[in-house]
Amino acid sequence: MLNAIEIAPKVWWVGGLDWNERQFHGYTTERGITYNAYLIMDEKVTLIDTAKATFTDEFVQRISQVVDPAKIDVVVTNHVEMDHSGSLPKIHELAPSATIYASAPAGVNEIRAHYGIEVEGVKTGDSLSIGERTLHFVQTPMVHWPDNMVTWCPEDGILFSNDAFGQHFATSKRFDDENDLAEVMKQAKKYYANIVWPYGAQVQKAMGALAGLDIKMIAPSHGVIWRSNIPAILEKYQAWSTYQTEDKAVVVFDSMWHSTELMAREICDAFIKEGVTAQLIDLKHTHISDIMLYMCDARYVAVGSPTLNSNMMPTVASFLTYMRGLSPNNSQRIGIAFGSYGWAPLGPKQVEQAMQDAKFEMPVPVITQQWIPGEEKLTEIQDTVKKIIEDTRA
Ligand SMILES: Cc1cc2nc3c(=O)[nH]c(=O)nc-3n(C[C@H](O)[C@H](O)[C@H](O)COP(=O)(O)O)c2cc1C
Repeated sequence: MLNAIEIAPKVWWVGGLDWNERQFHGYTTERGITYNAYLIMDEKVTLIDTAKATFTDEFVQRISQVVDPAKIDVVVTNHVEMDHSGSLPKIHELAPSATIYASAPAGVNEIRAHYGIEVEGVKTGDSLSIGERTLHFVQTPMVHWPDNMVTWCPEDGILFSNDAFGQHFATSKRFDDENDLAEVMKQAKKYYANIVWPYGAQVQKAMGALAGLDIKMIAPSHGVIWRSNIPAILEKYQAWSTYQTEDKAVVVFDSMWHSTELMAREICDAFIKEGVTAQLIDLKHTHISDIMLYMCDARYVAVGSPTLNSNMMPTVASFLTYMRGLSPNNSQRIGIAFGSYGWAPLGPKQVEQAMQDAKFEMPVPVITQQWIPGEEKLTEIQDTVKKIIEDTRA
């Protein structure tokens, strides 16, 4: 029988640990995933969220360690995405008289569409007494689906935040201060960059709605629970959701015969020479979800591709498509497009077009080189990047 973990008096973590998951809808999860759910043992036995369907047995075992699942009175579904609601039908079967709550109307509609179950709708400002505690619901639409909401328990000072403030991180320790904080923060940033990034305005709105709460714990649906570093993660969400950038550059490329790579190395070196923190990324070796981690707060983004069959390379196209979905408006970032070609610079030009479509500020036209760049061209590239940095800083 798998253990539940008491995170506060009468509040239990009853989630699932997905130690070996390495891909989550195209996002690499090198530290695995947790599906957090919480059981509150009050007069009304209350479950906050459930788990992914494949973790139903694990999840029910952890609940059963605390209480017979048939005794659950209330289920709160903060978000219907199936990594949090996949076990809902099983809970509905085990506790058929439990009342299920979801945001109205989106959450109610999504549960009906996914599982054919009718549930009660709640809106911002609604609350529910479960005995000694009262749960308050705050809708946070599009952080990151239309149905998202968070549940606030003032008596314990716990914010059940669902995906907000989450990280993909399977660990035996449930709290931030029991883990390597740098790793927790890295995974929180990777999560934000790959899941939440497009919704800065909605995150800002949600943070406004939560301002003033005396939060002692943020219990997300993925990763560790925040209790010692709450101001730090709130500060990060503030910076990320307002698209603040740092004096950092990412230089992303693919290359068949190393010409575009030579250009990329020169661009990266020019940034380093000017004191800009730079990261050179070969798309053959780095997953696009990791690039988002580096790019999320980078002021400069350089992207290079050679021409392959009159196109940019598919790896570069894949990166640009993914990046544009997550970051459709990069007007606060400086973009540089570059690449080599044999007889027509279509690949580098497509990169330039894609970056313009993603609204990068592009201070120079695409940098192209027929076949292999020589010393003169590489010096020219250094000078161009130097000038861009000087102009940006001026
Ligand atoms: C399979 C293949 C297809 C290519 N197709 C084109 C093309 O359609 N147009 C073009 O101008 N160059 C084409 N080239 C030439 C490359 O763009 C050229 O060799 C370039 O310098 C390669 O840059 P890289 O060293 O960064 O890979 C092709 C090269 C290969 C190997």
